[in-house]
This record gives sequence, C-alpha cells and structure tokens, in this order.
Amino acid sequence: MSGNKLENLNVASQEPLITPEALKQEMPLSDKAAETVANGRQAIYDIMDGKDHRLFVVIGPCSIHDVEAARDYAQRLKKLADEVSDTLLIVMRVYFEKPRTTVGWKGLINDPHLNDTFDIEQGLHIGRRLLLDINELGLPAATEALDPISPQYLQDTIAWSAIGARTTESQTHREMSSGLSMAIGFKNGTDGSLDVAVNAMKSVSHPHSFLGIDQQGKVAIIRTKGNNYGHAVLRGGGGKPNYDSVSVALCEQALEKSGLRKSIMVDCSHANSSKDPGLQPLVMQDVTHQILEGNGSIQSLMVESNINWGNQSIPENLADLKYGVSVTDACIDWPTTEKAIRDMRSKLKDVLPGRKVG
Ligand SMILES: O=C[C@H](O)[C@H](O)COP(=O)(O)O
Ligand SMILES: C=C(OP(=O)(O)O)C(=O)O
Repeated sequence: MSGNKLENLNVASQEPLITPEALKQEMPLSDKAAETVANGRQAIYDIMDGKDHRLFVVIGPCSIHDVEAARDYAQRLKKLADEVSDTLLIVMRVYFEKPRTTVGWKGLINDPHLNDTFDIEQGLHIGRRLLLDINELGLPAATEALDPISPQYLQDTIAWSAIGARTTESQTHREMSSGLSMAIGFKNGTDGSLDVAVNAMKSVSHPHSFLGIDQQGKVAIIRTKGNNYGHAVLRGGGGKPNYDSVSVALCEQALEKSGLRKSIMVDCSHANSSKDPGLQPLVMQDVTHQILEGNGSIQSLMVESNINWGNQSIPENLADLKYGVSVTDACIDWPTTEKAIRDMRSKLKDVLPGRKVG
C-alpha cells in the first residue's frame, strides 16, 4: 500500500498562506505604533517588578467581530486610559482567537466573515490592520495566544498575552510562551485548579526547543531563552469564583512555595462572575477593597467590556447583528465600564504610590 493512502485521510484541503514576513511588509508597524507596544510592555514589566505603582487592567470585548465597533471602542478607551493613567495602565483586550468548550465561532482570524468560510488569509490582514490602528492611537493591546503559528504574524503589535484556561496545561502553549516577547498571564484551569498555572509559570521561565515556523514561513526549530514575566490569572472555575481574599492568599502561598513571582491578575469575568456581566463591577470593587486592606500581590485585572451590554448569537443574516454587542461572552457596556474604572481609580489613587508589592 503506498504512503499517500495512509495520511491526510481526514484532511479536506490545504492552502498555502501569506508568510509572516510578507504580511509585515504589506502592513509595517509605524514608529508611533512600535513606541506604544514597547512602552506598554515595559510599563507592565515595571508594574510586575514593583517599579511602577499602578495596576494594569486588560479590558475590552470578549472577542472582536466588527472592526469598526472595535475602533469606536478603542477611541473611547484611549480617552478613559489617559484620564486614569496616574493609577491604572489600561491595555485593550483585542481577542481574535477564541478557544471553545466544544464548537462555535473561533474568532476573527479563523472566520473573519462569520459565515464558516474560514478566510484565514483575510483574517490575518484584518486583525493586523486593527492592531496597528489601536497602537497608533497610543493604546497598548492584549490578546490570547491560542494558535501556535499566529504570533509570528502579530506578536510585534502585542503588549501582553494570555494563555487561556483550556490551554495553560498544554506543552505547546508553554513552549510558545517561553519565546514570546511580552508578559504572559496563565489562567487557572476551567475546573479551578491552580496547579496548572503554577506549573506553566515554572515551565515558561526555562528555555525550550520545539517545532515552529520562521518569518519566511519555513518549518524551523525554535530555540527560546525562557520568559521571566509569567504570572497567574485567577478566573474562577468548577462553578466557584476565586477572586476572594482567601483564594488570593492560597494562590500567593502556592507561588511562594514554588519560588515564583507573587504577581496575580484577577479576571473579573468568566467563572469569577458566573458569566453574568453585572457581577464584574462587584469583583472590581472587591479587589479594590483587598488592595485597600493591604493586599500586595494583585497587580492586574481583566474585564470584559463592550460598547453595549450583554451578548448575542451570530444571526443567519449578518445585517441583524446588534452594534457593539459581543458574539461570545456577555460584556458590561460603556457607561458601566467608565463608572467602574473611574471608581477604582478614585479609591486607589492615593494608596497605590505607597503600596508594598510582592
Ligand atoms: O471567553 C470566551 C469563552 O468563555 C470561551 O471562549 C469558551 O466559550 P464557550 O464555552 O462558549 O465555547
Ligand atoms: C477564553 C477566555 O478565558 P478563559 O480561558 O479563562 O476561559 C478569555 O479570556 O477570552
């Protein structure tokens, strides 16, 4: 039996894609955008190293499906970011890759037309254009690194990355993170287990060698140096939240026991709010209170916010999509976002400069 009868039996087709180098030549980073990325990354490093007293807040839509609405959101967020910048470093959630529990729309890169045509080439172009525009505004961007190849196309535009609850335990994602050029947050598992995030942080601080692609799209051995800016993200799980002071203290103990950086992000959404957006501001208030009471390990937050409240299913007729409403997890709306961020800033602005972290 010849070899070609034994492989690719479940593969329908394969199409070559633009190389990372060619995409970047078509859409280079401007000086202004590059400065936003570099400054955003450095500010996050400084916060994690205790050299910058602020908290960083990764905030924005659960996923981007409409780039015009995302630009509208980014402009609003930039104004708010400037207003609160003495206390909070605002980084926009620009999530293009969605990990699904089973199946569902997997994000703008995978299916930019939201109609199962999976025009990934177009998705990469649309995604990179939006990231360039957001950075041009002077607003740093955050994303989830889900696909192990896409960072070669987009990584130069990103100031902070997440590894999601469904992939924190994956060796592929740990290897990739060890070579990424920014701080990386590792979510606890969907069952609430913290061990997977702690083990991920241990793993990524080491060098790894693995299969990947280079800028010319050739298969390559990627040899990394290790990433010392991994941190834990508490997102709740197993039906329970874990943003409360006892869960945070248990996380601190686990990090300390493993000799890891005591830097925690609280994800106010997902299982910390039972996916009820109305609970996110309450989590923000609770975290603020913990910091006022002397917590020194919570250095960042994640919030799922959009122009309008809630979420919607992707309709058959895309003209029926409601403007500025998430097509994945439900989000808080813009007025609620402004209020929650301003409240947090006003409560913390005189406290953070004298805060002891670590
Ligand atoms: O953040 C988004 C979702 O929680 C994640 O992608 C899982 O979504 P699903 O359970 O609807 O597939
Ligand atoms: C998918 C996400 O979160 P989690 O991995 O915590 O479910 C997300 O932040 O979009």
